[in-house]
Amino acid sequence: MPEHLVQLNQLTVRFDERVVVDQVNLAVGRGDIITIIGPNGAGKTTLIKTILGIQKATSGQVSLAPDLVIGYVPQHLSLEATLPLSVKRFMLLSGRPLTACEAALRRTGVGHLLNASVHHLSGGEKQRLLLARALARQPDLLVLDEPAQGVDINGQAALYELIRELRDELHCGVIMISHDLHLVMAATDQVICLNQHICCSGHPADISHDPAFIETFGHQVAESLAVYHHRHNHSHDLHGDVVTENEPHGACNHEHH
Ligand SMILES: Nc1ncnc2c1ncn2[C@@H]1O[C@H](COP(=O)(O)OP(=O)(O)OP(=O)(O)O)[C@@H](O)[C@H]1O
Repeated sequence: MPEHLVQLNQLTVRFDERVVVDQVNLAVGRGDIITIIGPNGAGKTTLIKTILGIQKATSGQVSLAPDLVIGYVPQHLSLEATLPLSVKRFMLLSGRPLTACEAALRRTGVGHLLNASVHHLSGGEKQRLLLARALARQPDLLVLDEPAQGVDINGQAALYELIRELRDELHCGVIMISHDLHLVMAATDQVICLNQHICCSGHPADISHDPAFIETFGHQVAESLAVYHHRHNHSHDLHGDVVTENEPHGACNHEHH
């Protein structure tokens, strides 16, 4: 039996009579990067709140490994705008020693901002600060709620790459919510498509062909993702034209990235 950091068993959350998370089973182990995608209101944030222990399950179980340390990166840094707060002070509020805070800031690329005001940081810098705060805890599990919000497209790719590197360095598990489908497809091991219940799940290369995925996100999204992850069984000449005649056009046997 692999050791799981988190296991959800038939997890259900209801608000009044409305089912928001419906009988979800999920296991996250060390080294896993699992991304939850789904339309607005699908229950993604509610699901990760149950893992964090801030939302109670109506039925089913959330099992956490003993002494599990979770590093949480929320969607936004919400702070009282009138309260002066430096990056250093913000990090020290985590209760971790200054050396650990400084090392975490350096690792996420914002070590030079130690004495800056958190109110003056750019969107990307704020996300890296939140990641540093989570990292300073030396987590077994990183939980990220749309970590690349407010970050430009190059910054998003760099942030997802950083998350992968941190997974390797800490040998932690990662569970995140994302709407950046193209980047998610490149940066994750397993995608869970949630729409109250799990519609489909699997490796990013396969999920875009799943009828349940197409039903949830529509053909346009599925086709645009399939471009990145379809198989190739022919070659192209310098003009991009197909040169192998004995294979049907459009079917491929190598990976596109
Ligand atoms: N505490 C609450 N009380 C009542 N309803 C809630 C509560 N929290 C969330 N909801 C509702 O549950 C549904 C799922 O919300 P949730 O935030 O989990 O969705 P989401 O998939 O994260 O959406 P988004 O992509 O828009 O962030 C929404 O309809 C929301 O209004």
